[in-house]
Amino acid sequence: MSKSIKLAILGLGTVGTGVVNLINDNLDELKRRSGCNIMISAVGTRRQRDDIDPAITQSDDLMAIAASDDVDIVIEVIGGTTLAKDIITHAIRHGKHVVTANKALLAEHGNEIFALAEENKVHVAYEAAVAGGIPIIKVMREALAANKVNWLAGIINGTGNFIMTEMRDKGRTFDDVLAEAQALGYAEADPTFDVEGIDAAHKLALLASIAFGIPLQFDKVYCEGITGITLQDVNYAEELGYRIKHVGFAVRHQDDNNIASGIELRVHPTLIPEDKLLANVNGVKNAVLVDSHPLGQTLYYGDGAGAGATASAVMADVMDLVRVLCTNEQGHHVPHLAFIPEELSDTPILDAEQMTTGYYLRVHAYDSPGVLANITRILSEAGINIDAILQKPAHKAGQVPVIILTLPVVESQMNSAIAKIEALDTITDKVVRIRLDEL
Ligand SMILES: NC(=O)c1ccc[n+]([C@@H]2O[C@H](COP(=O)([O-])OP(=O)(O)OC[C@H]3O[C@@H](n4cnc5c(N)ncnc54)[C@H](O)[C@@H]3O)[C@@H](O)[C@H]2O)c1
Ligand SMILES: N[C@@H](CCO)C(=O)O
Ligand code: NA
Repeated sequence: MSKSIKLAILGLGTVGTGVVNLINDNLDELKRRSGCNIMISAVGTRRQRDDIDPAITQSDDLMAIAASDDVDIVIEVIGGTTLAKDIITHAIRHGKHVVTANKALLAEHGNEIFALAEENKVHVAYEAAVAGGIPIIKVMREALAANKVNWLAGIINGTGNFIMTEMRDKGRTFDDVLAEAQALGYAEADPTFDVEGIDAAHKLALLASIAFGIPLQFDKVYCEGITGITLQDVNYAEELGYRIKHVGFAVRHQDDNNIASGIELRVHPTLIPEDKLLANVNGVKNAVLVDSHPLGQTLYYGDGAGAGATASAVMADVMDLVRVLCTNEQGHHVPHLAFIPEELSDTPILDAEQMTTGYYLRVHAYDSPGVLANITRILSEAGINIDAILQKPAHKAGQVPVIILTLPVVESQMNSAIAKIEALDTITDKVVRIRLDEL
């Protein structure tokens, strides 16, 4: 292990605690993938926490941590646009790389913060700030780097989408679902940001900046939230074959010479045909649909808020930085895998017989009394749970197809049950099996 990279986590709320937990849970993965030793050297917290490793410094002096010699990367997850701004600029001036989930701060002051980072030759990374755990900033910066983005459309506020979904599917009230979103750690400190579209507008400004290569212009985003949407509108829209979703649109207009002539930036509720993928993004899920040239349309989908998803995005940025810091040290690029530890080098790939899936079975039997009972008895003796069963009318002389869906079962168990079913006198053909995954 070449080098130790020291992290400071400022703010131990939903996201900060999620990051601490992720590091505890996945430390081996982090080391193996980066080839570096990653450790938390300090946390910024208002009150001492006894669930934090005593080797980690705990302090309420966030400015001091941000400038500490014992810190390489500062993770800002306190939120807000005042103290967070002071801390981040202080950290940058002290040569620290910064990872932040703070879209409000970047949307409002990002131009200045990125310029300061440039001047001080440090990175400010913000994957967690847009669409939670979906790696959409990486996609824009890396995977789509060679494309010209024509437009993008995204469901980019988890709280709002969760509220709309629960209201529609379960008839719950707005206030009741919002309270649950807050309890689940999805909502902003001031949830007006979520329900009035401001949070989505922050994210759209960031997305448009990276997609089109333009400065951040949050103040120019047209912004409408979900508070005016009634269940009545949702139901009328559904009758007409539409779903109402809160969507952010960034659209590049171009003139005849393919020069950008203007950009639309807007977030608002919108009707989407029910068979479109975006119409089926529900709950706390986010999705961003990107139309780019020459790739065409691609869709990115996943959890848009919550501790685990956001911590994943924060640590993705940390891992990028760790790789850069370690690569500089070693003078070579990190290969496909930094190294393969001995205990993983001979991890067995499981035999198909040990794999677990659900099954669709089609069994052809003579239409005689007790045939179904025999089949279900064999499955039950093998410990296989039936999820659904369908007996179709006889399709050729005296033969009936029986369709059975099972819950997940180990393949070897299913193999022996099928052998027993096929050995029954009443079974006319081999059993057809197709695996079933709820995904
Ligand atoms: N929760 C999510 O799903 C999510 C997703 C993406 C981005 N974000 C962003 O991440 C940031 C944090 O969000 P959160 O949901 O974790 O908020 P949170 O309110 O749960 O956590 C913030 C924490 O910072 C602490 N804090 C604030 N000021 C402090 C100070 N001066 N000294 C010490 N501690 C201080 C608070 O006590 C709190 O524990 C925000 O910018 C938010 O927009 C949140
Ligand atoms: N409050 C935000 C958190 C993720 O940015 C949301 O609900 O989408
Ligand atoms: Na993200």
